[in-house]
Amino acid sequence: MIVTIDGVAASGKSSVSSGVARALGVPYVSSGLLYRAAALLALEAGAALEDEAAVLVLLEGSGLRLEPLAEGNRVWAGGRELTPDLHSTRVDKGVSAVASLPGVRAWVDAQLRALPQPFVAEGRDMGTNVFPHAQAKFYLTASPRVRAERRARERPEDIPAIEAALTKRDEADRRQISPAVDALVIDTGPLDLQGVIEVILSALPEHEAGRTS
Ligand SMILES: Nc1ncnc2c1ncn2[C@@H]1O[C@H](COP(=O)(O)OP(=O)(O)OP(=O)(O)O)[C@@H](O)[C@H]1O
Ligand SMILES: Nc1ccn([C@H]2C[C@H](O)[C@@H](COP(=O)(O)O)O2)c(=O)n1
Repeated sequence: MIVTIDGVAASGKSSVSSGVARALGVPYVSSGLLYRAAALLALEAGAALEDEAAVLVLLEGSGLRLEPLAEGNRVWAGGRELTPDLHSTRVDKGVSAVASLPGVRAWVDAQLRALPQPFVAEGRDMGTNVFPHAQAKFYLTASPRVRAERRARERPEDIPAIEAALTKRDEADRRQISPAVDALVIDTGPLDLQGVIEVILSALPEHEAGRTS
């Protein structure tokens, strides 16, 4: 069983996926963390973010691994945990460039498809490209202002600066961002986190919602 939850930046994908995954008793898989890890490795190595060959060498040589858990995903490069460094402003700024490289996308997709099912997968193209045969698909949206207000609770920048950065990243990610035709689109603006989780759980096919493994 695979449930996909795609959406724009900071729309609540990981928080909602974690809640849905815990309710179903399965892990969730954050594809964005692998793109973030690729960007971090490139930044740390001083590689150009557009240099596909250099980024792929770093990915192949780093022992990069996603640990998908229902409570939160962790990313490892060999024995070093990258997770705490993946949501910095510099990674936010660089990640779209790395994620636009076809070879990097193919590398990430292969990692995701090799993971043991069942799980909830979140990102941009989980329902369209990576898991087109998923049993249930969702797509989260909210206005840039709402997303910036939420993000401002966890970042030092002010709301207008966060909103501008989110809008820029939406624009850069647009090629990857579009709802699957069979996804339920949810505007999370008027809903709290638990409200979004409940909309998704109530929309799952009866036999999926009742599954715990
Ligand atoms: N419906 C909601 N109501 C209120 N706050 C929310 C809601 N959904 C998410 N949040 C909060 O918004 C922030 C961003 O959520 P989250 O990190 O889950 O988004 P994301 O889509 O995974 O982000 P990113 O694209 O940057 O990885 C978090 O602080 C989260 O708690
Ligand atoms: N399936 C995916 C997941 C993520 N990306 C890119 C686009 C984002 O800017 C970046 C970070 O993702 P986030 O943590 O915001 O979910 O990675 C993508 O292209 N495809």
